[in-house]
Amino acid sequence: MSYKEIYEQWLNADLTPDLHEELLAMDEKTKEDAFYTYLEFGTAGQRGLLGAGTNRMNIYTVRLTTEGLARLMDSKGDAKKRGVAIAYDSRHFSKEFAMETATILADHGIPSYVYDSLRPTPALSFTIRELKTLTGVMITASHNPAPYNGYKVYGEDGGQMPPEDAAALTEYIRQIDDIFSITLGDTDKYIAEGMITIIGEDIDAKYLKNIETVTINHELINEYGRDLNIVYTPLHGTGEMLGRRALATAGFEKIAVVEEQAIPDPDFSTVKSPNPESQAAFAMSEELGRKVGADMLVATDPDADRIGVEVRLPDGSYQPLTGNQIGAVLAKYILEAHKTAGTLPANAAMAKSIVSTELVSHIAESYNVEMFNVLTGFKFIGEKIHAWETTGDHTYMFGFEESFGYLIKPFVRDKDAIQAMLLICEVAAYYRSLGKTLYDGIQDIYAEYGYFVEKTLSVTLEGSTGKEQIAEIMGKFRDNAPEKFDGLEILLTEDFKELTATSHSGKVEKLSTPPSDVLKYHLEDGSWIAVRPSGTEPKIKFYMAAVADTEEQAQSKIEHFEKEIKTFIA
Ligand SMILES: O=P([O-])(O)O[C@H]1O[C@H](COP(=O)(O)O)[C@@H](O)[C@H](O)[C@H]1O
Ligand SMILES: [Mg+2]
Repeated sequence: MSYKEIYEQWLNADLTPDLHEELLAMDEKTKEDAFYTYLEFGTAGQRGLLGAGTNRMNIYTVRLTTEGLARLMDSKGDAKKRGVAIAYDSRHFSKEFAMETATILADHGIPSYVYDSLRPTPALSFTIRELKTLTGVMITASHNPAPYNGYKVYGEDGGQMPPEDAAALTEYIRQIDDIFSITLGDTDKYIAEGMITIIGEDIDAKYLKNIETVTINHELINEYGRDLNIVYTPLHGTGEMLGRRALATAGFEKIAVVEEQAIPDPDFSTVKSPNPESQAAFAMSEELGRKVGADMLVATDPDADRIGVEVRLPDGSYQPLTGNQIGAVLAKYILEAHKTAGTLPANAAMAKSIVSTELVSHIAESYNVEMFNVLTGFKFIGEKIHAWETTGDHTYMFGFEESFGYLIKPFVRDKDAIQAMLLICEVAAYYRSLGKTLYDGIQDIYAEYGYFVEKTLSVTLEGSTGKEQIAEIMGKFRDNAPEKFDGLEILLTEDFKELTATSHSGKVEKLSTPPSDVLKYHLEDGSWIAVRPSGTEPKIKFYMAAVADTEEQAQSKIEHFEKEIKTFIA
C-alpha cells in the first residue's frame, strides 16, 4: 500500500481526537514521512517522533509492537509464568504507553511488573534480572529532543534484544494485518487481579544495595571524596532519586543538584536538548558550579543510562570530557585498583564499540586484559557479558561506548549512568588525593599511552528525504572513498555491511560481526575514520580518531579529517 492509502485508512479510523486533528493538518511532506514506513528496531529499539502515523510513536504503534511482542512471547513456553518488567521515563505519553503495553500483555495472559513512577533504563535492566522476567520494555527516547519517544525491548538476561530477536519480533509485528483491530482489556481490573503488578521501593532498595558494590576504595572516598564538590543534574529525567541516593550512600556529601532540572519535565524546558554529549546541556550546571565552586559537574540523560562530565580547570572554566576520555579514566582506574589489590583475574576482559577509542585497548593491553570490539549498541556488550558468563571464558571488567555509555558491574546489562557517576566521582577523589583533577588524570594517561584524540561529526538529515541522502553518502564512501585522509594512506577498509576487510594491497578477509551499515578506514599511523547512519536519530555520524605524539598534532589531524570529510560530502 502507498503512504497515501495508509494515511486514508488512518483518517477513516476511529482515532483519538488529537491524532485525528493532527492527520487533518498534515501537509504532503509530513504525510509521506509519517506513513512511508513503520518504526524499525534500530540501535536501541524503536524510536520516533510522537504523533499520528505508522512511522510515529503513538498508542496505535505501541499497541502494534506490544501485540507482536506478546505473540512472540506466546511462542515461548514459560511467558505466562515469567512475564515482563516495564519502566518509563519523564516524556510525553511515556506512562500511557507503559500502561498500554502492560494491558495488551495481560490480554494475552502475560503478567507484567510496572513501576509506580519514572525510573532509569538501568533500573529496568536490573529489574528483569531480579524478578527473572522473560522480557522487559522501557518507554523512553533516551537523550533525543522532547518531540520523540521510544520503545526499548530487553531479553531475560537484562540486555537489549540482539538483532536476531528483533528480527523475529518484527516478523510477528508484520503478521498483524490491522493495527486498529488490537483492542484492550480493562487495565484497572488487571491490576486488581494481579495480572499487572505495580512495583517500586522494594526493587529500588535492591538496586541500591547492588550499587554499593560499584565503588572500590571506601577509605579513599572517606578521605578525599567527602568534600569533593560535585554538581549533579538529571536533566529533567529519571536519574534524580536513585542518583542522589547512590551518591549519598557512597559517601559523597558535597552534592549540589540543579534543582530546576531535578523536576521531571517532558518538555525539558531548561535545555535545548537533554543530551549530556553537548556542552549546552551543562549551562545551568556550570552556573551552579561557579556559584558553589564545584570541582566537577555530572549530568545524566533522561533515562539515566548516559553520563556527561565537566571538570573545573585552574582558570575556573569547565572542561567537558569526551565519552572516550571518561571511558579511559574509568578503565585505567578499575584495572589499576584490581592490579594493586591482586584481584585482577587471569581471564579479565573488557568490551567497547568499534567506534570507540583505541586508547582503552592500549590500557587493557598494558594490564594483560583482552579487549573485545563490538558493533554500536550496548546490546552487543550485554551479549558478550552473557556469553562470558555462560562459558566462563572471561571475567567482565568494564564495557563502554564513546557515546557516553558505561557499565561497571554486570548486575545491570545495559549502560548505567548511576554506576558510572559513582565511579567517576571516586576516580576524581583519587586524583584529588594526588593533588590533581580528572583532567590532569587524562593528561597523565596520554603521556603514558600516547595522544588519542577523537571527535564525532554528526549531520542531521531528517525524514524520508534525509534517509535517502544518508544512503547516498554511505554509497559514495562505499563506491568512491577518498584515497587518503590528511595525506595518510588507508591500510585497511572494513565494511561491516558487506562484512569485508580489504587491505591496501587488495587482499579481502571476512568480518565475523552481524552485518551493519558501517565503514571504517584504518590509516597508516593508527588513526582511523568511521562513518555510519545513526540508529536512534536522523543523523549520519563520522567518527574521527587521531593518534600522535602530542595533543596539538592529534588535534590538527582531526581538523584536517573533518575538513576533508565535509568537502567530500558537500
Ligand atoms: O540513546 P541511548 O542512550 O539509548 O543509546 C543508544 O544509542 C547510542 C547511539 O546510537 P546511534 O549512534 O545508533 O544513534 C548507542 O551507542 C547506544 O548503545 C544505544 O543504547
Ligand atoms: Mg539514554
